[in-house]
Amino acid sequence: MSDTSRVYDVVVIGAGPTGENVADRTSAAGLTSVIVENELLGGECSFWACEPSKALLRPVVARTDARRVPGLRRAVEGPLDVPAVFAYRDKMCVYWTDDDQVDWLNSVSVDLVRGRGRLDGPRQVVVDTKEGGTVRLTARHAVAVCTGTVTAFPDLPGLAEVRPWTNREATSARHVPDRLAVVGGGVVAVEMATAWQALGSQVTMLVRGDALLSRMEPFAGEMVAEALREAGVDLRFGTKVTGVVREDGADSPVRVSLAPGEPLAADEILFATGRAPHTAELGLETVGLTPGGWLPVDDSYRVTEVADGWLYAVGDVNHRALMTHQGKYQARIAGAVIGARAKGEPLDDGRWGAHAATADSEAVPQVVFTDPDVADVGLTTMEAERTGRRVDVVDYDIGRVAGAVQYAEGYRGKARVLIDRDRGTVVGVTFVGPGVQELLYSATVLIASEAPVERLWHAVPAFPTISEVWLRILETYRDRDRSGEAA
Ligand SMILES: Cc1cc2nc3c(=O)[nH]c(=O)nc-3n(C[C@H](O)[C@H](O)[C@H](O)COP(=O)(O)OP(=O)(O)OC[C@H]3O[C@@H](n4cnc5c(N)ncnc54)[C@H](O)[C@@H]3O)c2cc1C
Ligand SMILES: NC(=O)c1ccc[n+]([C@@H]2O[C@H](COP(=O)([O-])OP(=O)(O)OC[C@H]3O[C@@H](n4cnc5c(N)ncnc54)[C@H](O)[C@@H]3O)[C@@H](O)[C@H]2O)c1
Repeated sequence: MSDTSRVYDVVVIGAGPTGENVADRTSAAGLTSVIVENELLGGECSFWACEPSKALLRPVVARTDARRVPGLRRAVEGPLDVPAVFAYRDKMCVYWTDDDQVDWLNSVSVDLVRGRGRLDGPRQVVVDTKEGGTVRLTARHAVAVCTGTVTAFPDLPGLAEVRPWTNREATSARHVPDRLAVVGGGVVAVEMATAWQALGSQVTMLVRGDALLSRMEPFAGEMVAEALREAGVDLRFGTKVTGVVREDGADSPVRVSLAPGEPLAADEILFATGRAPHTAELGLETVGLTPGGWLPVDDSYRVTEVADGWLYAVGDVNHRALMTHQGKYQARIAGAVIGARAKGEPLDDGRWGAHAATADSEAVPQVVFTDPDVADVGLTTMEAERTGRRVDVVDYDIGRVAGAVQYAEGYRGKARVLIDRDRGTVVGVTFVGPGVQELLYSATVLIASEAPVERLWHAVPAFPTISEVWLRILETYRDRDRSGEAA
């Protein structure tokens, strides 16, 4: 293919959930948009992260739930049908094809160039295409970098030779290793440990700190740890991996050296040790930035260190909130901002305005799809303390709610709500327990709407649902001086 040059209003690099939405929103704003994708439209989320991981977890959690329902327990006694679980996972990943996404892109009038994009000076993107040619794209208004992340590995000699699992293998594998070591104690680690232990692996979690899910309320990690142990996971805290090797050739087990601790033998080892920005070969040096770094942005998603305001970084790559729904939220705002700026329209960029990334700092919801679920949004008690926010902390044992008693025998769960003492609004919520994930949106709406807590007395939860926990929280808050339950 010969070199070609094209000019668009907006060039988007990376067609994960974020890039797709930036392209859609800028196109909806009447701008011409092109998107560059090196692998599959849909990105990490659709093929090696959210979708396959949740497809692997759904049968696991449904079975655990069913085992807590009298009359159903015996019906789900046996092991999972692993080939059927994998088949369901494959279907949820559309067999790693993106034809539907291409159709959608066409329907929203966005052009596609397949290949690896890189910046080549201000407003210029060069794509090394799959066919071996190059295409030069010039942006009249904006370039949006939406290239996401890759696994961040610790610095261990010989790591590549053991062929460690990343999120990609953990979500797309077609065999169940007898012994799986999982390094890390964050969201990927707990979700994948839950899935693979239930699929038949003996999972050992190697956690360098003393807690799981350490950015969340401590009781979340404690309850997930208890459940993982009950499921048979060997959970080791305060353990550092100091070496990995397949001593007897490529197909032999991995010997994992630990400090402290005896070496561990495993058939596969998953590194769930966080993410690194996918920016190493992006030509950042051609616009004065450091290759391989995160891209810090202002609240309209413009890269702060680049002059003239033409470069945007949206989604995981700006390191604000590494989740699909937040990437899409950011994309909606960035798309509207780029559209408004292109037309010379004023920005509505006050707090909670259409062009201001307010939720990034106030209301980021997250569900961890383990058993029990963890669902949180807004501040934790640690963050409130760190930022000096004066809050009342209201805790409630969800197992005492009538809906939870109906939901499962021996239901274990906990809710924590943080109420701003000065403004009387909810600023942080954490729920842990089976089936709490669908409660999270109510909490998110409360924080984003800044509704006064007193108004909640008129938002009546249906009986007998788990959402009655809101009523119990209100009662506990009202009676806090009498009962001493709220601090
Ligand atoms: C195991 C796992 C499970 C997860 N589960 C959830 C979940 O349940 N819910 C949730 O909200 N989040 C989840 N996440 C996080 C979620 O996957 C990310 O937040 C999301 O994928 C970020 O979207 P993005 O579009 O910013 O980046 P990505 O999805 O990473 O997409 C980036 C795209 O850019 C392309 N690209 C990169 N560089 C170039 C280049 N130079 N040229 C052309 N194309 C390029 C890539 O090929 C890719 O398609 C999970 C993550 C992992 C690892
Ligand atoms: N359900 C969801 O919303 C969901 C699911 C999976 C992932 N994600 C997102 O994807 C991102 C990546 O998840 P993650 O779990 O990889 O990252 P993370 O940052 O949540 O957790 C990383 C873990 O690895 C540990 N770690 C880091 N370096 C280490 C080292 N050198 N040795 C040993 N341990 C080390 C950390 O202490 C931490 O426990 C997160 O931001 C997460 O929110 C979201």
